[in-house]
Amino acid sequence: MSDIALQTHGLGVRYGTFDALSDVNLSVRCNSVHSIIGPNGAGKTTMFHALTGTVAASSGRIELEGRDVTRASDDDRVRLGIARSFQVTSLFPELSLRENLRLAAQGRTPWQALIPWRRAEASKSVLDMADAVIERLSLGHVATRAAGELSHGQQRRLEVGMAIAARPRVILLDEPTSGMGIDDIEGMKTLIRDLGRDHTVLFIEHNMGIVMNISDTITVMRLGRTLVEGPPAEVRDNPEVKAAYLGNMITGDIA
Ligand SMILES: Nc1ncnc2c1ncn2[C@@H]1O[C@H](COP(=O)(O)OP(=O)(O)OP(=O)(O)O)[C@@H](O)[C@H]1O
Repeated sequence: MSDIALQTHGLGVRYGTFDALSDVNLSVRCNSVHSIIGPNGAGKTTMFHALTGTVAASSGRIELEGRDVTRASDDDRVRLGIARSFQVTSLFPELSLRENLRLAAQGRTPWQALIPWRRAEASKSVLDMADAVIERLSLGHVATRAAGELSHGQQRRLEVGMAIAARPRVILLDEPTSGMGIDDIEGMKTLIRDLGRDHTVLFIEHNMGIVMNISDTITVMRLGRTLVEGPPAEVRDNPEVKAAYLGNMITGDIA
């Protein structure tokens, strides 16, 4: 069996007459941490939109574990296992952290998602899943606290947890450390790196320290195209990548 979780072949997205993505070939290995970087306007967000079905591909193909999902709806892609992290704004602020995770875990089966308020009858597997994610997030000490009362950093971790709880095949994280203080960044970095041991994570990130430190593979985009895809050391030393950043140093320690 192939070890590729998510792949695009010649993927293109057009906005009117503008090619936001052209001929993108992306290959995300199972159980790896894969980052997408590139200057502003490179097409990173458009790539996420295309992978999740928020925008339609104008050309090319998207495959999830070898299955063509190019024309699948965004809902179907979630069902098939492409999870994009929830935003803080989509957490249920009055419910506890644990209840939020329980709802996310239930969402996996449509009939369960239709009756999310069956608190007393929540199945053991759903509760077990919520507890396993809480442990993973190292948020056991605030598990019963309302999501709206958590710190910003804790809420951002919960967003990632909501994605994990649905047992996805691939987790997409859009700038998971944006707006975070230095302590929270460290925690998020550890969380993503550890997730890569048994999950497939694709994330967009501007913080080069994190990208270089925890990525197994980096895809560099520029002007809607893939410039380079490879391990951190190879990417950092690539002259085209340096040029794409117009002299801005690509720094960061490589693990
Ligand atoms: N809905 C849209 N209609 C027209 N052009 C768009 C639309 N959305 C994005 N674009 C353009 O597509 C290009 C790629 O944008 P995108 O947001 O994917 O880049 P990005 O790499 O995520 O940038 P950033 O790092 O600034 O978030 C940009 O030139 C942008 O102006």
